[in-house]
Parts: sequence; C-alpha cells; structure tokens
Amino acid sequence: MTEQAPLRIVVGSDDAGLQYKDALKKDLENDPRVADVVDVGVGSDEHTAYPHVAVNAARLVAEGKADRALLVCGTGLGVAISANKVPGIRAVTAHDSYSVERSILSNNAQVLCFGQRVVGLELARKLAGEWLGYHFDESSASAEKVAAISGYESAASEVPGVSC
Ligand SMILES: O=C[C@H](O)[C@H](O)COP(=O)(O)O
Repeated sequence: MTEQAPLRIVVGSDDAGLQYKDALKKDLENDPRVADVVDVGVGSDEHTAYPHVAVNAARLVAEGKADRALLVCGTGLGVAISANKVPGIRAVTAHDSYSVERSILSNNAQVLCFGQRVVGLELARKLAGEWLGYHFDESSASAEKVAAISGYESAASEVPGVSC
C-alpha cells in the first residue's frame, strides 16, 4: 500500500454540534495521520448558523487549503446540504461504518458530516478514526462515476436553465 501524506482537516459545527466538534477536534489533533486541524467555529457562546460554518469549511477544501472537512450540526443534514453548494465539494452525512468507508472509496467525498442529536459520541469518534484510514483510489472503477458527478456540476454552471 502506498504511504499516505498526513491530512489537513477542517472542523466546524453550529451550536447544536459544538460538543462533538470539540471532542473530534481533540482526537484529530492527537492522530499521527493528521497534519493540521483548522477550526472554523463555532466557539462556545457563538451562534453562527450552520450554513455559514459549513460553507466556510467547504471553501477551504475547494481552494486546496485543506484536504477534508468534518462537520457537525444537530442532524448532520444541514451542514452537508450547505457544504454541497460549494463547487467541487462532495459532502455526505454518514453514521455507520460502511457508509463512511464508501463515502471515500466510492464517492471520494471530502466532507463528512455527523449529527450530534443522532449518533453517540463514541461511535462518532470511532467513525472519524476509520474515515482517516480510507483514501480514494483514482484508478478504481469508482473514479469514472465521481468524474460524472463533476461533469454534471460543470454542465449545470455552463448551461443556464438546464433542467434534468
Ligand atoms: O440541519 C440542521 C441542523 O440539525 C441544525 O443543527 C439545527 O437546525 P434547526 O435549529 O433549524 O432545527
């Protein structure tokens, strides 16, 4: 297996995901597979709504300033929907081991989202640890399908009013 470069990770949450975000951040900071952790908020006593935090995090990934983002809100849904508005970003919500694995190996998703009101903290920590161990294989059969997603994205931005 090829040696993987340590990952640069962005973490973010709204106030509903703050406790998990801080716990996961601590784990990531202590993980040798992680080179750097950037926290885009929220901090305690901060109430920025999830779309702003998620888009800020996703933009760092899209701009190449980070490799992946780990986002938390109440359900993990709002942060994923918001992050997916950033061109080039594939964000998923996943609360089970198989989906977390496939989010990387099938979908090359750069953004993983958890719901603090949905999944237990220890499971979220375990899943985040597993997530770090997966890397997309550009020579796999999945690569063509991921490229097709990107193709639809550029087609939609080039053709005004496209509906399919
Ligand atoms: O998806 C949204 C999140 O769960 C958020 O934390 C809570 O959003 P709400 O306050 O609009 O329910």
